[in-house]
Amino acid sequence: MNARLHEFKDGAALAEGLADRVSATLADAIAARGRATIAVSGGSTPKAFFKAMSTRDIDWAKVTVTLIDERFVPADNPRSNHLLVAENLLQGKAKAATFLPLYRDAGSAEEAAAIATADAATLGHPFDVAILGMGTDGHTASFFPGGSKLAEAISPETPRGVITMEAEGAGETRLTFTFTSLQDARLLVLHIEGQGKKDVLAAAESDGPETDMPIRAVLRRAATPVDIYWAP
Ligand SMILES: O=C1O[C@H](COP(=O)(O)O)[C@@H](O)[C@H](O)[C@H]1O
Repeated sequence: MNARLHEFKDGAALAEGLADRVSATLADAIAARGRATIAVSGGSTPKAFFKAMSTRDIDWAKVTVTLIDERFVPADNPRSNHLLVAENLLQGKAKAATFLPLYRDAGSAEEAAAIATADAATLGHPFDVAILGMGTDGHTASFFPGGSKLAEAISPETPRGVITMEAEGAGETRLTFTFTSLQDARLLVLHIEGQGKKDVLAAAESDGPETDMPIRAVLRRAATPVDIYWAP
């Protein structure tokens, strides 16, 4: 396993520390290539980090923000990750960023995934920054244990892009970037908070099938060492 642990005294300190690191990485990307890309997760964990990022003084007009994964729901649905990002990250200075959604008002989730894949390809690769979360079942992105397309999602042979996923623990049908899209991000972060998730991480770091705890695919096989940001 190729990971580094960054511990903070609380969630507020973590949000600022992670925002410092991500801002510096995006600024470096803009200096090197004239633009920057970042893929962020939804869920309850990243809100304080999003708010901290929105105040950072970088050239947001040159930044494209997208999602690691999304529910197949429109952006006005309270469970939409797009809504979470719009209300917390794409505010203040970060309002100038471009947002690339995964959800599309298409005939099916499969069609939405195909459109999002084509649009994401125009961003180039790898992502400059990818911020993963993790559920207490060991899922990351929408790589859920028992997921309908889990094998495809975590396979190193699957092309970069967005695929659909259905799983018991997922609620709505999901749209998710594949493992190959995320594993070589220039900065690859796993952002988790609370002792419960630290215990889940310890379990994921032990032996066992990736399909039981799909975060293992990232911890074991990502080309970029994973920076784990944790606070109690
Ligand atoms: O379902 C999801 O959950 C994980 C973790 O969410 P949290 O509420 O425990 O922070 C998240 O990373 C993922 O994007 C989301 O789709």
